[in-house]
Amino acid sequence: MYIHQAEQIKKIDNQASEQGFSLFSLMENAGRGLFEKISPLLKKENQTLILCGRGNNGGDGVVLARYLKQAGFHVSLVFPLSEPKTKTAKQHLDYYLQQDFTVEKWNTNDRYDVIIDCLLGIGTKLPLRSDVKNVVSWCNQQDALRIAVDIPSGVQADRGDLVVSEESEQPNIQLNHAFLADYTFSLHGYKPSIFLLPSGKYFGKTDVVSIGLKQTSNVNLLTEESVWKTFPKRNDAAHKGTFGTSLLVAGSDEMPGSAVLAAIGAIRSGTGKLIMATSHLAATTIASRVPEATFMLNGLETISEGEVPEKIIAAGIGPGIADITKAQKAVDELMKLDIPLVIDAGALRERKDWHARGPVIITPHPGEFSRLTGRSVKEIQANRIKLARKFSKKYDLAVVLKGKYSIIAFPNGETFVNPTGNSGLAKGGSGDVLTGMLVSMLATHDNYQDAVKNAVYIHGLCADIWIEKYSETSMVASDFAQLLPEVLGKIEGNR
Ligand SMILES: NC(=O)C1=CN([C@@H]2O[C@H](COP(=O)(O)OP(=O)(O)OC[C@H]3O[C@@H](n4cnc5c(N)ncnc54)[C@H](OP(=O)(O)O)[C@@H]3O)[C@@H](O)[C@H]2O)[C@H](O)CC1
Ligand SMILES: [K+]
Repeated sequence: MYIHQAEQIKKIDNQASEQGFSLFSLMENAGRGLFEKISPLLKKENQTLILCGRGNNGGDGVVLARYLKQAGFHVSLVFPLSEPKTKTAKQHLDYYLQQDFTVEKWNTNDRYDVIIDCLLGIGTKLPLRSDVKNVVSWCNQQDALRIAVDIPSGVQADRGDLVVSEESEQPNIQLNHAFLADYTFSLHGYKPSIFLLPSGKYFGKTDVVSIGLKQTSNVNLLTEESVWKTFPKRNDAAHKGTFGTSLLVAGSDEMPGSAVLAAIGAIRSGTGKLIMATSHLAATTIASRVPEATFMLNGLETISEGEVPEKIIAAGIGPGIADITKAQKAVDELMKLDIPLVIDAGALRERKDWHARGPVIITPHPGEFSRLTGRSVKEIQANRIKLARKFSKKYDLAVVLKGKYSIIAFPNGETFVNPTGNSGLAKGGSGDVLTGMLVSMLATHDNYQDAVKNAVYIHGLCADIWIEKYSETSMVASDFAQLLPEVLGKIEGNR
């Protein structure tokens, strides 16, 4: 599933127009596609209000109104901000009027069952003017089903922040900030703000309306199908060497549990062998929970001094590590190897030089990414896709920016948004499991990008499977020991 930035959409539209596919036809396709998605949500006796702005988002509303009226729905088409100003929207309004359909006057005392927001789309530039604010605020106070076209009015296409003023300090839903949709139907593809905060809270259920344009974007939503297709097959002749040895530098006397969780993530995700470089105390704890692991005792010290186990094909460092200085030295040593390296938690610090022989994957949560980039968490949350891409490109490494809709940005510009996961993952230890899974999948996949995508998707899917039976509140990171076999069974079974 493609995700498009506003600028990309404009380019695609221009290109289509140069190739003979007029904006008039695109708007016709948009209105027709919207009719097909929206009409099943309406009852014939419903009173539906379509509120149109002056741009092409408003034009989409005019076409939709025509189709709904032709199909016998009770629709009031209203221009609360005055009539359209773009050429294409005007053309469609002319055609609509020629079919003997009418435009209604804006009357805030009228009551509607359904309100369709075609006020502003990707042409929005904040701050919102007060005339739009008033209309949006009225909509949000009506007892009606609210449907937004392309994006809810008040939300920008590419950024997550809604109000450019001190008011925006309040991240919760504000009735006059943006149209609070029950459904949003995006044209051509999703826009980044669906996956950003606080904008994402205003979209409701989402779907895409295809308008006949060629799909190209290097920002995509991960799908389960792509995981089935790329998850490695295990042949019957496999032995423990076939799937490679993974190294996890994790755990300390202070934090043995993180290493246990990382080890569980790794051992349940396919690696042939697992070496845990850890402290004596942590090793005892790990051995009782993951007897399959072998150990490099005093692991962090030994690796930081340049002694690294042989024949490892993927490594990860960070969970449960307390000594930041030694962690950096160990990272320096691991970067000399020509293998993929995951850097997480205690090992994830600002560095001047991120250059490594093999691919580097960093897994910050927003707080850690704030430390790495010097930007506030709020700014990061509002621009997760853009900032992850920027960091990835600048330092030539893969960024897994964790949180709702984790972002995976690769240095070649390919970027993925992960749709799986829920608040069950917002617990200490779930990141440690992910690091273990990543290392293990890097050891078993031929393509490192597939390994990263699959680990992130499957990690979230475990939490989604958990809430089919249990509560998000009750999930803990140790549950992955049971969830991974179930979820991987599902993935392998679907191939
Ligand atoms: N390929 C596609 O996906 C297609 C999508 N279509 C639809 O077109 C819109 C984009 O249309 P555009 O005309 O570029 O822009 P908008 O309709 O979103 O908005 C322009 C109007 O919005 C006013 N505006 C902008 N910011 C504010 C604000 N902060 N407060 C109030 N008003 C604002 C602006 O007014 P000005 O007076 O400032 O100019 C414009 O009137 C896209 O989203 C889809 O819905 C096409 O139909 C087909 C191709
Ligand atoms: K809209």
